[in-house]
Amino acid sequence: MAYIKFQNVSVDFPIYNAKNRSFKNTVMQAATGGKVSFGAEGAIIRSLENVSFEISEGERIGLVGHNGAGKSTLLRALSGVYEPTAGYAEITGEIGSLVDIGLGIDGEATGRENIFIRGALLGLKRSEIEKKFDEIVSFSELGEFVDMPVRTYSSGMHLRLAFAVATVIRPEILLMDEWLSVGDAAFNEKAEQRLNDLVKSSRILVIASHSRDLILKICTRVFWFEHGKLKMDASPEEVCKLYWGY
Ligand SMILES: Nc1ncnc2c1ncn2[C@@H]1O[C@H](COP(=O)(O)OP(=O)(O)OP(=O)(O)O)[C@@H](O)[C@H]1O
Repeated sequence: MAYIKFQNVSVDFPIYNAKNRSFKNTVMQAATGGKVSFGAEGAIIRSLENVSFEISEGERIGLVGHNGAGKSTLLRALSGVYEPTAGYAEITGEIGSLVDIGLGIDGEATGRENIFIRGALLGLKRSEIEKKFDEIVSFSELGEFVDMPVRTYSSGMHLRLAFAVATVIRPEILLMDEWLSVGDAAFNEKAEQRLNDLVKSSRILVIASHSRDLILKICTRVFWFEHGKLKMDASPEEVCKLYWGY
């Protein structure tokens, strides 16, 4: 049974070499971003502040909010990349993240080597990667390039490889930062199908997006973040009406 509970979760980033705040930054911060406070040691950016919610099996959660509102921080806190500085987080179910899918791809290594490296980072056993290897290569359409260093790939090929590896997982809880769009029209159609399957097979989806259409199409509930706080937790229709104004 997949389940997530956050109780008064805050995430802070101490910035040791920031000593003062310029007027321009103060104004910028009022428009976007988390809260910045200054002490003797430097600055502390509070990216999430006192965030509480529960997510149950079957829910598709959309995260909306301006740049710097805390959406990515929440996704990273869910995936375990960031630990809460305060509060309590309970996550039941296997997590799979499509956030930062290009991270960990080594330009000097070949496509083949990268499939094993990335697969391991996703938590797959070597035998599991071996089983999926041919499918990943054929899906990413790398052909003979699979044995060339990734630095020789075009940016599209690079993305196709990252996408093909990242989407072999079938997690119970799926985390996404926007709907991935990864190549030319033909590849995108294939990728779209694969993402739809992945979303369908997940028990909980959490997706950050700036697209009203996407939120209305796939989400059952939406969290609106502002300056690191959960400002609204309601149906997609209710949040869209207030956030986008229609
Ligand atoms: N590693 C970090 N170190 C310091 N500050 C950070 C770090 N990650 C995020 N922040 C700060 O936390 C706040 C929230 O950032 P976050 O990336 O979560 O926003 P977001 O809602 O995902 O924005 P966007 O729509 O631009 O992706 C911002 O003020 C950002 O500057």
